[in-house]
Amino acid sequence: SQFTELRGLYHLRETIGSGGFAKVKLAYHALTGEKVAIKIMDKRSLGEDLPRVKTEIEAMKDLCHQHICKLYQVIETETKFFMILEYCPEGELFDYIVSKDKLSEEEARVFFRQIVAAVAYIHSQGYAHRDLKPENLLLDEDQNLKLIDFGLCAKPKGGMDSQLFTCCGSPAYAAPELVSGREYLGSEADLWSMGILLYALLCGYLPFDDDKIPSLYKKIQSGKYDTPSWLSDESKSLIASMLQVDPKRRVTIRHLLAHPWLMADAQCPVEWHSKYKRCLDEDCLTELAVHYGKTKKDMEASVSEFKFDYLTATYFLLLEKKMKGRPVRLLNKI
Ligand SMILES: COc1cccc(Nc2ncc(-c3ccc(C(=O)NCC(=O)Nc4ccccc4)cc3)c(OCC3CCNCC3)n2)c1
Repeated sequence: SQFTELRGLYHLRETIGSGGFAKVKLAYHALTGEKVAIKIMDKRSLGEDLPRVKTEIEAMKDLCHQHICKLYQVIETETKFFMILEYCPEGELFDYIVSKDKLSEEEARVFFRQIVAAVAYIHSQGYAHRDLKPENLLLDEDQNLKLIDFGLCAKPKGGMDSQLFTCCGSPAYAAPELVSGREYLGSEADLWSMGILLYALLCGYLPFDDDKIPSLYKKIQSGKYDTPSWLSDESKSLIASMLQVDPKRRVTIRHLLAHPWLMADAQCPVEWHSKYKRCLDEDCLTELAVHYGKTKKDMEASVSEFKFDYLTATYFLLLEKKMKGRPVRLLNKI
């Protein structure tokens, strides 16, 4: 393959996406045979956005959650960054909604609870996403959502509550204070985008839409949108609490966690904490120790450094195999 840094470690396959200055390819992790997504960024074309990539990579190392695409390994060369990431086999939520026209309240509720959990988690870690939209929500093989930040809009720690100016993300999901160029808090802007998302899940189209940006901005700033008659009153009031033009009147993520609409179908409040344990998995450590001919103790010491090198990737992918009920086995060296 054209990248010597990946030879023997990953087998590259087709390109599954390309954004501004990132290209994403499907690949196989050689030792486990598991699929991964490799995001390749060219340092030259990143220009002044280079620091943001480093910030995003550091953010990803902190973010370990069942509804956030996992970072497995980072490879940095003179001219490139390679981010080895969790592959989501069912693609974008966007395509799923389009294929079903719109979702039932029950199905929308399952997805929206996962989105609330992911956003509550990143906010609790001091980050704001700022580009929440169906293209950045991917589906794994069990139809669970995984949040990604394809456009590199996640802000660094503390960036959430400092007054953020740089606006980014697609306008249709952007909050009024963001499109007005005013100071805004990332956490409040995320809540607005979640209102747009829930509306899109339930209705199959956007509350504010216009093919001319200036008139789209006017509609967003007006906060006036139609709700179809067949939407339940609970859904309408939940959406209205998020699509508040004044960010200080907007519902907070804490209130969402136990909102009646989210708790319907006799569900419990949204469980947003990470399900990943701090301690290392014994079966994975054993398989690694056997493969590398090291004692379990030495293996545990190496893995727990989490250097986001090939060993970190191999550990996480073995853990994935275990969580999916597949054998915790490494393929022999080819
Ligand atoms: C089967 O057909 C299909 C069809 C389509 C996709 C797939 N699968 C599939 N799996 C995995 C990916 C991926 C994962 C993570 C990142 C990333 O950038 N992480 C960084 C990150 O998440 N930061 C972050 C997250 C939260 C907070 C802060 C920072 C980038 C890409 C993918 O990409 C393809 C693109 C294509 C354009 N739209 C977006 C997805 N695609 C499969």
